[in-house]
Amino acid sequence: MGVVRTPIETDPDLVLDLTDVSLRRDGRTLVGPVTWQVELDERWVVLGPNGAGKTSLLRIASALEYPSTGSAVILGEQLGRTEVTELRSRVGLSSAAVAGRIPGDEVVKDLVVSAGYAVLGRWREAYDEADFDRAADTLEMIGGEHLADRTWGTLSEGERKRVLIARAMMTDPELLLLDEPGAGLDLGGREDLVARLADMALDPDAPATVLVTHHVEEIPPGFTHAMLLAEGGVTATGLIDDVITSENLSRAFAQSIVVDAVDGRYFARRARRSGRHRRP
Ligand SMILES: Nc1ncnc2c1ncn2[C@@H]1O[C@H](COP(=O)(O)OP(=O)(O)OP(=O)(O)O)[C@@H](O)[C@H]1O
Repeated sequence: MGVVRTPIETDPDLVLDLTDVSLRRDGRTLVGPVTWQVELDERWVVLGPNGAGKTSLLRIASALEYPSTGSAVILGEQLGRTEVTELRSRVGLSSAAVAGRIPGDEVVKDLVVSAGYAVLGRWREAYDEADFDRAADTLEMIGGEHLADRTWGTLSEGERKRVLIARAMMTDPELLLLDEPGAGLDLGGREDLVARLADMALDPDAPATVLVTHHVEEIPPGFTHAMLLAEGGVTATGLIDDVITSENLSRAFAQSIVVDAVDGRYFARRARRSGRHRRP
């Protein structure tokens, strides 16, 4: 006898609806409890120190992990009561874990096109021309059109980051999750990425986006909301200007941080201790 599933009532504007979710391993809480709602037109940044639980939270949001406690509704589907393979194909994810599984000899355009079938390193017999057109478009959107015929193993860190984002966008996802897309980029690469993500943030057709980063300098203008995590818990969440403040960052990073906001960007540094350089 089949399982009778009662459809859950969800707000159609909510792409993520997490209530008291946590992820536990070996008796340890990696993240949570977190209550978090992301709407269709929102662009979120999740920021926090190493080990704060950012990636763990994204693993739940991308339906790669079931929460140990609480309820996770992703794109209207409740984790634990839905077919996750289909759900995962509706979420675009770019992360170091995805990058680590890509064979060095994989050709970029094949890598991007195969995202439509949620496989890595596996070649379907025939992709449509439309699939390759879409792959070319997503590469172009992120400034990687010239990389289409290169192999993964020959790409620089910045080029890889672009290809991963194009791959995540290939399926026209309803939710885009970018886990540290700026890690390892030089200043020019970071600024280029920030500019492209800013364009995407302002595009009303772009999916709801969550960007995980360690650095406020990587927050693209146009991002609307932010969540700060520390030691697995949420220390601040809400509209970006209310969250990315000296006070909140000082609390999350457990040291005195000063944040400046300039032209829609944020810049952070440690506060100078008064009197530190005075002669005795
Ligand atoms: N599979 C696992 N088993 C046990 N502990 C884990 C596992 N995955 C992550 N952790 C631990 O959970 C905590 C949160 O890890 P997570 O990767 O989510 O943090 P993060 O904020 O993304 O960190 P970083 O900024 O360093 O990438 C860390 O202390 C980490 O060591």
